[in-house]
Amino acid sequence: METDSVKLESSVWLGNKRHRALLSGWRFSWTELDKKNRDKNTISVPVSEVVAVMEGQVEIHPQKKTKDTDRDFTLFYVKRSNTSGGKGPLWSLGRSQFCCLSRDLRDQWVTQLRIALKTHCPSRPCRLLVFINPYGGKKKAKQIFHSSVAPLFELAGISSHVVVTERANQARDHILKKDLTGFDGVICVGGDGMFSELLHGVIGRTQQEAGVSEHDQSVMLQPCDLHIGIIPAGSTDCVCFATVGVNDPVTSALHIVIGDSQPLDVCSVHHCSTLVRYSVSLVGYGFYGDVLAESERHRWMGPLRYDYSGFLVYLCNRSYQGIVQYLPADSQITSPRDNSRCLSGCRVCSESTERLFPRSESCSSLYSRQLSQYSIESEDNWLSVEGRFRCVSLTCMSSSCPRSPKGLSPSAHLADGTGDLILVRNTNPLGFLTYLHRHTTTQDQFDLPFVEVHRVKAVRFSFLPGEEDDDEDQPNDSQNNTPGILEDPETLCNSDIESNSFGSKQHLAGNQREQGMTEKSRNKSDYLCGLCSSKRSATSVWNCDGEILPYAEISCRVHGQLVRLFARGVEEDPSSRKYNEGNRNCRGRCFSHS
Ligand SMILES: CCCCCCCCCCCCC/C=C/[C@@H](O)[C@H](CO)NC(=O)CCCCCCCCCCCCCCC
Ligand SMILES: Nc1ncnc2c1ncn2[C@@H]1O[C@H](COP(=O)(O)OP(=O)(O)OP(=O)(O)O)[C@@H](O)[C@H]1O
Ligand SMILES: [Ca+2]
Repeated sequence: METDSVKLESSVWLGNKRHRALLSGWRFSWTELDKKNRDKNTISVPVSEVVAVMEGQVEIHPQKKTKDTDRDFTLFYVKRSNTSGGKGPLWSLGRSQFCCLSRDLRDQWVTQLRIALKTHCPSRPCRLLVFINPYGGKKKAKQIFHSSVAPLFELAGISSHVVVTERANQARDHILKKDLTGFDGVICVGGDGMFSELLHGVIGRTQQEAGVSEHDQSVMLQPCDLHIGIIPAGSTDCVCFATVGVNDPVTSALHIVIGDSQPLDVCSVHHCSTLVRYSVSLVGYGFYGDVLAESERHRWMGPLRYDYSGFLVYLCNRSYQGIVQYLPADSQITSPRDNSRCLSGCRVCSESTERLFPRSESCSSLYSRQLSQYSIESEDNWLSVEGRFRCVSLTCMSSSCPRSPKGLSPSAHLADGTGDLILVRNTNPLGFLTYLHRHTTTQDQFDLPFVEVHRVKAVRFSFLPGEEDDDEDQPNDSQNNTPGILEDPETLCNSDIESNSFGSKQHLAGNQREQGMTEKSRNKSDYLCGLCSSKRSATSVWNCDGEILPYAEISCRVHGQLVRLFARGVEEDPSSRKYNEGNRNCRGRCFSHS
C-alpha cells in the first residue's frame, strides 16, 4: 500500500535559489520559491526513478569527481529528454546538487532517500553478468559500455562481471553451463544476434533446471526468472527499439539500473519434433529470408548490408509457393488492425498475465493450463492458406526498429501470448514496394489487397508434396497477365523475365535463363545478387531473428511472457498524450494512433 505521509520536508538551496524539498510516499520533489516565499516551478521525481543519492558535490562527467562538503548532497535520477523531433522516449541522467542548512539535515535527507529507495525499489539488480560483442554493428560495443554504461552501473552500486566474447555462441554457452549464482541478470552489449544468444541461454537453462524438454512442442515451458538487459550496439537493434522505444545505450542502462521489468512473448520454432530456435521479433520466409541470406555476403558493409541486400532482393522480384496453417487467437480480445499500440503499462498485456499465470497456481490449475496448451493440437481450430507469397512473417511484437519506427505489425503486443502472422501474396513490383514503403510512413501496410494479417497462437509452414524441389519456372496459378513495372531485364539481375499471375515478373530459371544470358551479363549478375546468379531454388529460407534456419518446413508456437527484460515497453510521447486521451482504447493504455 502506498502512503502519502510526508517523510521529510525542509528548505534547500540549488545554487543560490531557495527551494522547498519534500519527500512524501513514493515521490521526491523540490519547488523553487520566490522572494515572497511563493511557489515557482516544481520538479518531481518518483523514488523508483532515483538512480543514486550521494553525500557531497558529486559529478560523474567527464570523470567521477567528489567534493566532500558537509551540507551538500547530490541526487542522480532519470530525466526524460525533450521528445519532439522524433527522438522517442530518450532518457538521460539528471543531476541536482542540494545544499542544506546543516550537516545533520543533510544526513537526514540522504538517509531518508536511501530508505525510500530500499522500500520502493526492492528488485533493482546488484550484480550483473555482461557480455560484450566487440564485432557487432559498428564495432563500438566495448567503447559504448566503458564510456556510457559502466559509470552508471558504478554510480548505482551495481557490480558487473564483464565477458568480451571471442566467438559466436560463447555468451549462450556461458549461460547454459557456468555457475550463475548471485547474478540478478544478464546483459548483452551488441545487436539482435547477441540478444538471441542470451535468450537461448536463459530459456535453455531454465528448462534444464525445471526438467522440461524443449523439443516437446506441446509442453508448457517454464517462465524464466533471470532478467535480460540489452545495451544496443548492433545493426538493427529491433528488440531494444521495440521494448524501449529508442536504441540508446544510456536509456537502456538506466532501465537496467532502476530494475524495470517487461515480460516478453517468445516463439518456439520446431522441425520434425526438434526445437530449432526461439524468436521474439521475426520468423520470416521469402523476402526477409532472402535479404538475410544475401546480406551474409556483404557483412563487411556493416549495418548498411541490409539496405543494400534489400534493394538487390527487391530487384529479384521473387515469390514462393507454400501452405501456411495457423491457429487463430481469440479475436474478441484484440486484433492486429485495431489501431492500438502496446505502450508502457499496457492493459492488454497485464490482463494476459492473469490469463497466462492464474494467481493461485494450484496443481489443478497447472494441470488445466497444460491441457489448454495441449488443445492447440486440436486440428479443428486450425485454418489454412495456400498460394504464392512474397513473404510470410510471424512476429511476437511490433518489431519496430530505427528503419521502421512502427514496425512489421504496429498493433502487436509485447506480452499478450500471441503473434501476428502477415501474409503478403505475390503481387507486382510496385505493389510490393508500396507495402515495404508503408513500413516507414503512417500509412497502413495491411490495407492492401494482397496483404492479410492474423493474430495467432501457432503457425505451420509446409509445401505440397513434391513442390519443395520444383524449380521456379512452374506455370503460375493465374489468369491475368498484367505487365510488371520493371521493363529492363538488366535491372532485374540480368535474368529473363516473364509476367505472372499477379502482374509481377518472374525470373525464368534453368535452361531458359541460361539461354537468354550473355557471359557479360552473367558475371554482372553474380556481382549483383547471390539469389539470381546461381540456379534458382523454388524455396526461400527462414529468417529467425536474423539467423538463417536450416529447414523450410517448420512449426511455430507462441509462449506468452516466457522471458523478462530490463525494460518497461514504449513510453507514450507526452506531446501526443492529449490527442491520445480522446482516443483512449477501452482496454487501457493502448492508444489509438490512426
Ligand atoms: C522503399 C523503402 C522500403 C523500406 C522498407 C523497410 C522495411 C523494414 C522492415 C524492418 C523489419 C525488421 C524486422 C526485424 C528483424 C530482426 O529480427 C533481424 C535481426 O536483427 N533483422 C533482420 O533480419 C534484418 C532485416 C532487414 C530488412 C531490411 C529490408 C530493407 C528493404 C529495403 C528495400 C529497398 C527497396 C528499394 C527499391 C527501389
Ligand atoms: N567474438 C565474436 N566473434 C564473432 N561473432 C560473434 C562474437 N561474439 C558474438 N558473435 C556473434 O555475432 C553475431 C552478430 O552480433 P550482433 O547481434 O551483436 O551484431 P549485428 O549482427 O551487427 O546486429 P543485429 O543482430 O542487430 O543485426 C551474433 O549472432 C553473435 O552470435
Ligand atoms: Ca505478442
